[in-house]
Amino acid sequence: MGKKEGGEGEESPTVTTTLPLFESKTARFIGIYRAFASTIFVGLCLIWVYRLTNIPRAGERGRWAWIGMLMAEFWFGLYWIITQSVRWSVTYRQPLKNRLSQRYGEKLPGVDVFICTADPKMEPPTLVINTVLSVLSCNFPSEKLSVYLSDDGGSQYTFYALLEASRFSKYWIPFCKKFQVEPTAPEAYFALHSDVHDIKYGQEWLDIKKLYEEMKNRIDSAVESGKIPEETKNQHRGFSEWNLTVEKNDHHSIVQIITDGRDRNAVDKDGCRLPTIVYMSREKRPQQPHNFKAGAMNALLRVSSEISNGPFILNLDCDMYANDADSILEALCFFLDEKNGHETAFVQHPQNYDNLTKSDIYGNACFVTNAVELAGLGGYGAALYCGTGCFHRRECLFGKKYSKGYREQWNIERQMSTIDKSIQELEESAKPLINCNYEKGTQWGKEMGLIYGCPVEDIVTGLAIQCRGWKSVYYNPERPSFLGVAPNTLEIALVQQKRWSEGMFQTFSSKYCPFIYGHGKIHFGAQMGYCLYLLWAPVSFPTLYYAIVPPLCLLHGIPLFPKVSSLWFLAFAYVFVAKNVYSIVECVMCGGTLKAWWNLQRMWLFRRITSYFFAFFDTIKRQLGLSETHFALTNKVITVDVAKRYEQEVLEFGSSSIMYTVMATTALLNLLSLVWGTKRVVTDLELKALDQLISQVILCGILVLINIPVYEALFLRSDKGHIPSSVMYKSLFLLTLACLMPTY
Ligand SMILES: O=c1ccn([C@@H]2O[C@H](COP(=O)(O)OP(=O)(O)O[C@H]3O[C@H](CO)[C@@H](O)[C@H](O)[C@H]3O)[C@@H](O)[C@H]2O)c(=O)[nH]1
Ligand SMILES: [Mn+2]
Repeated sequence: MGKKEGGEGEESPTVTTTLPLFESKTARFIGIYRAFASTIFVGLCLIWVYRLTNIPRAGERGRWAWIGMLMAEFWFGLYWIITQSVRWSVTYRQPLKNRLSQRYGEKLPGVDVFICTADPKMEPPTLVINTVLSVLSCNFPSEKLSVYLSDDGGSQYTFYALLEASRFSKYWIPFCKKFQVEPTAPEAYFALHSDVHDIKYGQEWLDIKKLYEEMKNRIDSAVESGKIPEETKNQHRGFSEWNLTVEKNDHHSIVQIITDGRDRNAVDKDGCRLPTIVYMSREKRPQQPHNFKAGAMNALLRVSSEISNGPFILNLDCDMYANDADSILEALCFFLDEKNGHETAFVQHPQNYDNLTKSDIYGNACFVTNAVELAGLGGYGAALYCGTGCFHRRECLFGKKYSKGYREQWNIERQMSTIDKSIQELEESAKPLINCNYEKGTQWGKEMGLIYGCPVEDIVTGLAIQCRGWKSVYYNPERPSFLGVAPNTLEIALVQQKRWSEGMFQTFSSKYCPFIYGHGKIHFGAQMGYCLYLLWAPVSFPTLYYAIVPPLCLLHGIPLFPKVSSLWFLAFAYVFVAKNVYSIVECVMCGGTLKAWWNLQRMWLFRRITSYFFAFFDTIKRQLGLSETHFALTNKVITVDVAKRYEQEVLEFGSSSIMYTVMATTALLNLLSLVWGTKRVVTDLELKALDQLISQVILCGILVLINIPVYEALFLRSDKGHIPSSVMYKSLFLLTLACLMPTY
């Protein structure tokens, strides 16, 4: 169960008070990297010069295609420059948790954990309670820990599951602590340690496994049958909330304190105190916007202030369990460090997943993003807030500005006003805080709490906090602290990417644009770093252009690149080869494989020509007031059939999404051009075509290679995940149109 070493030696307690609680290291080789990047930059400039000086004259064929290439390459180049800043400041942080325990011992501050769920079908209650149980059993004093579940589904099955989980926690927490179990999420733990013979504490293991399976069965059958056992219903008054009609989008506020941490009688099977567990579902009315996760988080902020008011907050999505029992202690090191801790607003962990396939078919692993890019932003003290796996200082979420000399007196005791209230009184005083009209006329969603109106509420909110003077820390431990569920079909993956890129481009084109909003407030490198993500949507254009126009021109015999025999060709070749070789090396050094890199390139192509492209237009539409912000929830359950193909790394299409039409059309166009272009090059006796067109043939060839799974899904596969024939006909039609189009 590999406990990590704290990494520090023995120290006497008198010395420790001045020693830092975390270390920072900058990455090696930054100097070499800069030199290398400069050569690419020179190559880029040469490409631009070539494009500008060789534009075909008016009336010549291919003039407009050429100008398009110029713009595409200009865009690519600019975007490449933007991706540089993060690579110049990569910084790794290492908390020293043993020092923390020595120094703070019993005096640790309270931590409130916020878990959000939104739909009992897409996010099954057993998944949700696994996340709850994983944090309940972290290495942290129970009386200081409170877990809040916000249920935007307003589902009594989720409530029931939480109730069951609270009962099971009386056994699970002592089991985890006694045997130092990791991960502390039961499902993941039993999946990882599935053979009783490997376990030293066999009997205890069998007993707890049985308890878990029984609980899971009770929950699953309640969900399936739509009936919660009468007996349970009568035991807990909380179920009466569902006596009135509760629809997902139409119900009153519900707050139920399931376990009250103040209660000295609330103990586990060994007599140890239990953490507080609260279920809440904010009021929803059909006509009232509820602001998705941001709204849920703000409701959680207010309810928790009323109940436990922990000075630090951990925010998790319902599918992301704690994989390291020490994660809370580690995060606190960054906040409680005497020298720098007071300026830290939040500590973000990368999003890691436990359902990735070997070669990461949908490009979810984000090796380079996690190890380089986010660490680079962290180096500027501007780590992104990525929604889940993030620890916050409560005050910062409430909109507090940083001021020099600020030192927080975190209230070690609960708020005095709430300490004597009974459970019922607390619940009643919390409920009005999450009514629909509570936020009317207040700063919530603007200056307070998470910011509304953007599908990536996390990124904007993080930026706003940094612009109020705070710093943020990015922490990427070797053993992931949290593990979530990654999209496991192509459609789910592309829909998620669409929401993200849309939200991010919306941020870029709003008053929160980092270059304007962050000007003078955050490092220029950090502003650029933000734009690496915020500009995803517009990068779709040069990519689509590159995937469509060179093959079309090849079909018509129009050259778009310098002749191989010309010196200019070297600039193109160098930039292309150097960039890709570097990208491979970077990916492999960050833990990926060659195949994973290749799969990621395919996903980048798919994302850019579909998700980002559509996101761009939807952002414009929204800007013009023609549509409203929406949030397409990521589905976390798939059928057995689909799961099997995911395991085998077969791309799952299986619907007639318009995105597939775009993908299939470009794939077919490149195939056609490749065949045509090759024929031309081979049959040309003077080798003129070879000299002039080979670059385009190679480009088509690469695109065809990357698209092989698309051709398979179009023509060869018969399983349910193939591309439906309707998509094929549409694509063939579009392809014919494209080929008939005159070229200029
Ligand atoms: O109306 C809503 C919609 C969503 N959620 C919750 O928000 C979380 C994220 O939703 P999910 O569908 O899993 O989206 P992802 O794309 O996986 O989430 C990432 O991206 C989101 C922004 O787009 C962030 O909010 C998330 O924290 C981040 O993990 C989940 O726990 C949901 O239950 C709500 O509570 N209420
Ligand atoms: Mn998610």
